[in-house]
Order: sequence, then C-alpha cells, then structure tokens
Amino acid sequence: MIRTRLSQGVSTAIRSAEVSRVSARPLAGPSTSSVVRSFSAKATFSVRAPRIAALAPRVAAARSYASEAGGKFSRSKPHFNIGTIGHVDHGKTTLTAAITKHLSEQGGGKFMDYSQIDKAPEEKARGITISTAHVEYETKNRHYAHIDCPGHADYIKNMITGAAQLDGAIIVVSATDGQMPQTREHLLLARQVGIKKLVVFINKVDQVDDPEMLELVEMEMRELLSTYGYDGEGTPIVMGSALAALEGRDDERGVKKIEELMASADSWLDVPQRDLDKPFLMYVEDVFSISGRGTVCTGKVERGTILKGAEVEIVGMGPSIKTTLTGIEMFHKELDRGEAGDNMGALLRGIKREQIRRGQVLVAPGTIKSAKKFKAQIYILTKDEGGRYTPFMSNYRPQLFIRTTDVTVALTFPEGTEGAHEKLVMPGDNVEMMGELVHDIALEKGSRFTLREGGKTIGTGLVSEVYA
Ligand SMILES: Nc1nc2c(ncn2[C@@H]2O[C@H](COP(=O)(O)OP(=O)(O)OP(=O)(O)O)[C@@H](O)[C@H]2O)c(=O)[nH]1
Ligand SMILES: [Mg+2]
Repeated sequence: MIRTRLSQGVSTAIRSAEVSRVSARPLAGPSTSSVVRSFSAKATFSVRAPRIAALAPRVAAARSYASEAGGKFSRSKPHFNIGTIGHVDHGKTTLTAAITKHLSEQGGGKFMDYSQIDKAPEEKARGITISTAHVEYETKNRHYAHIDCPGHADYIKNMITGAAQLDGAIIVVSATDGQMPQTREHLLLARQVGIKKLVVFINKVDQVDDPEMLELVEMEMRELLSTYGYDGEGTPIVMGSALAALEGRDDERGVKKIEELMASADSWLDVPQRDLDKPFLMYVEDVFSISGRGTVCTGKVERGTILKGAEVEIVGMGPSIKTTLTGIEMFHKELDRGEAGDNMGALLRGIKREQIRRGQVLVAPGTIKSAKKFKAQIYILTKDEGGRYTPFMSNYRPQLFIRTTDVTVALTFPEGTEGAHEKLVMPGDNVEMMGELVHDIALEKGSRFTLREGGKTIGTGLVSEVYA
C-alpha cells in the first residue's frame, strides 16, 4: 500500500525484492515504474504524505534472500515469514539463535549468535524507528525469514505497521513463569493482525524439575490459545531449553526440541496466499480522457493479476460501478496482463472521466466493499518518533491516509470501554478504536493506514473489522 508513494528508485527496488520473495513468480519482468508518465506529464508520483509503514526492514530482508538465492538457496522452497513473540525474558532471542545454530549445522543457513540478533541495527522507517535483525534459515521444506525484536514496544509497532508481516509465529513462554501479561498481549495482537496459526515453545524446562508444573503450563497455554480464537487443542506445543540447544548440551532438551519445533512449524503453519494469487486490486492514482479511446485510470497494482477483457469494479466514494477492462498499457505498450507490482494504465469501457477518481480502487468484482465504519488496532507514535506530545481523547479527528487518498476520521473507544469519556490515549500506546470516516472508501480487514494531524504522522493502524 505504501509502495505507490515511494520514489521510483525505491519502488523498483521493492518490486524486484518482491519478485524474489514469491517463489512461484517468474523472474523480473520489465521494470514498470515509469509507465504512468507515458500517459501524462503530471507528477503522479509526488509524495503527498510520508507513509510510515516500515518498508526498509522487509526490503532488506527480501534483498538478502535474493542475493543468497542465487547461490545456495533453492527458489523452489516456499517462503515463510515467522517471528518469535512472547513475554520479556522468556527466551525469544536465545531460541532464535538456537534455531539458526541447529539449521546451519544441517546446511540451512548461517548461524547467528545471540548478540548479532539482539543488537540489530535500528532502521529508520519513515518516522518509526524499528530494530529487528534479519535472520533467515531453511528447513528441508521451507525458507524462513525470522523476526525477533529486542523490546516489547517494537513487537507492537512492527505488527501494526506491517514491518513484521508475520505469516505465523512461535510464541515463547518460560516454564518457570508460565504465561505473563505480554504472552497474552502478543497473542491478542497476533490474532488482530491476522496471524492464523502459531506454534508454542515452552522454554527453560531445564529450570523446572516438577513434571506437573510443565503440564500445568501447557494446559494453561492451550486454554489461552482457545480464548484468543486459536486452535488450543491442535496447536503443537514443544517443551525444551533454547539455552541448552544454543550451548550444545543436553540434547534431549536442547537440539532435539529445536528439531521438533521446526518440524511442527513446517507442518502446522500454512504458507498463506501470496499477492499474485489474491484477487486483483489496483489503486486509482490518476484519471485521464484519451480522445477516441475513452477513460484511462493509472495506478499501482497492489495484488493479483488481471487480463485484458476482464470484468472489474470501481469501489469507494459512493456506489460501486462495474465495467470491463478493455486495455492495459505500460511504457506506451499494450499488454494482455497486469500483475501485482505493476504501475499500469487501465482503459475502461463506457466510463466517463467524472465517474472515477483518485482514492478509489479498481478490483475484481465483489472482492472489497466501500465502508465508513471500522474497528482498528492503532499504534500512536511517541514524540521521539515524530508523533504527538500530548494524549488525546475519544472523538479525536485526525486525517486518515490510506492508499492514494485521505479522509477525516472520528476515533472513539469500542462500546463497553470503561470510563470512555475520560480515557486518554498516550503517545506510545497501542489501542483498539472505532473509526468513522466522513465519506466511504474501499476498506477491508487487514487494510493498513496512517493517521496524520497538522502535517505530521501521529499514528498507524490496521483495520480489524469493517461494518456495512
Ligand atoms: N536456564 C535457561 N535460561 C534460558 C533459557 N533460554 C533463555 N534463557 C535465559 O533467559 C534470559 C532471557 O533470554 P532472552 O533470549 O534474552 O529472552 P527474550 O525473550 O529475547 O527477552 P527480551 O528480548 O528482552 O524480551 C537470558 O539470560 C537467557 O540466557 C533456557 O532454556 N534455560
Ligand atoms: Mg530478545
């Protein structure tokens, strides 16, 4: 979604990075970022608002994958984005290091020791500083990119901004403590950002002698998973010691358990549908009348593929309109097919110039709806991140930026929130809020947006529910 707003150079880099991420995709078609200009001298790429969504880490991760992919990595393995989540000090980083150690011994990547992972460089990703190491490894069946954040706040930010677009996660819980507040918080957040399945690692079993204690931790984890809408019964739970594995001792509780954990990740966590397989969606950035041909809209294809002649729907800012895509152009050339990552021009049958505008989307019919009301998980930037200095209250009205448009939104607390009238949202908070837009736009579960006020970005959010 943020890709559209980037400069040409960056967008090309991202495109090629994404090519390398999608294993099914044929390598690098023509670079497409200059296409729009072929229709108009207007500066369609001008950046109206900085986007926060933290691309840098993802791109870097994808790039390093690409560079090694030419060597030992096999592109035929499906790619999976995984992460370690869980309460502070429960052993996320130790486990991450242990996994790389074990798999590197199998030829599946490079060993990264604890300090390389934990002292990750900070990346300034459009206002939000995020610190994650780019860890990668592979099992027999998959290539994994792994995200482990050094601090609790980074997990929250990364999950909401999409810097960490996790397909699945390992939730680490220490056998000595059992579940703790951040175990629950990360689990809830995982659910809200759309992570469908998790595996559990009960860590530090070397410090617990009582087998009943371990059973209890497992039972409570299964209950907790169910409470948050996960499959409490089916979720694999592995008990072991990440430190033992890392230090190469006590194989029964160490390396054998790492092996078991990765085998359960391979089999239990499903590789999600990738962008190219998803239903077509293109942002409308600009609209032109081309005499003798009709109306053309230009913009970035966020996902899916489209063939010339297909039925499409214009959604957002009023009633949807169905039409036929009669032509696709890039670089002054006609094409039969557009796909995720392309900047294309779409010629639309029977559509007048006034019937389509920037901020709408062009989609496969019936795949997204226009709405005003939604629920979202929102992260409010701290002042150090360029955000507000002061808290705000219910009915706060910033500008919501999404894809190629922005619209005023009123933010309130969900029904039943205690003391909603006096409740304050502080910079640095992660909150669930209801939003109501002043006019409808195409929205869906999983849509990301930024909030701005007085020329600065103050927050970032992820839609968790859309109301008709
Ligand atoms: N005894 C024992 N200690 C462990 C084990 N795994 C990790 N530790 C220790 O627990 C402490 C915290 O481990 P980390 O891996 O830093 O935990 P973390 O979850 O990454 O912590 P944060 O990133 O600060 O949230 C360290 O001192 C580890 O050495 C284990 O299996 N057994
Ligand atoms: Mg850590």
